[in-house]
Amino acid sequence: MHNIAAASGLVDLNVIPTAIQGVNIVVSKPVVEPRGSFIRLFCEEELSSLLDGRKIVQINRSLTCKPGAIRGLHYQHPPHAEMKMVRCLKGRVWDVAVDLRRGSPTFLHYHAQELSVENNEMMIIPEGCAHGFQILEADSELLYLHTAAYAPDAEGGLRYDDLLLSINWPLPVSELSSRDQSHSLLSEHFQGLDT
Ligand SMILES: Cc1cn([C@H]2C[C@H](O)[C@@H](COP(=O)(O)OP(=O)(O)O[C@H]3O[C@@H](C)C(=O)[C@@H](O)[C@H]3O)O2)c(=O)[nH]c1=O
Repeated sequence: MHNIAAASGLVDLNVIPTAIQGVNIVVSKPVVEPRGSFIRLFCEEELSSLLDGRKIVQINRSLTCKPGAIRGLHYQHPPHAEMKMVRCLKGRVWDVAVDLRRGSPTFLHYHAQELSVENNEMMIIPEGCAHGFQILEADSELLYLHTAAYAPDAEGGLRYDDLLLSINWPLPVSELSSRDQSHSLLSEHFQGLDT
């Protein structure tokens, strides 16, 4: 773990790299005080080396009701490719990032872990990686920070149960949108995305 906190920061953000280059976990540490607590969720200055000039242009929040429900796996094709930062605001989710980048040493590998209000961890998913999650508790909510606008025509999707990925989901799947049911399976000839 390396600390890239700005000297001026009241509370800092610690960045933990994963085995997939560009997929990073940012851990926020709340300040607990008599009135309650305070926590920094994002800081452009502290995360500047990861942002590398990107700007947050969209912030979204989703609520998913049924434990076991999966959303994803989604990404946007260039020129709408985006970095996403994902954090759980309520409940617990199993969050997954899949490396689809052509030539990446971890091509088709994935990183998965729990995000929760308690662990205060945020996953950074770079361009060329798909993202999806399964909720582990009823009524779980996610907050997304995006570096590109929503571009539904540029969206790509993967099946959560694609055998070429063999993602281990903690719960039986209880719900999946019709769109997520209709993604094509990856071809064994898939060479990856250009980023
Ligand atoms: C993602 C998105 C959806 N919408 C609308 C479209 C639709 O009416 C409704 C639900 O859209 P979706 O079915 O695409 O929502 P959802 O399946 O939750 O899509 C999300 O999945 C996770 C895994 C991600 O990583 C996100 O970036 C996003 O792709 O919200 C927006 O207006 N803006 C957005 O940015």
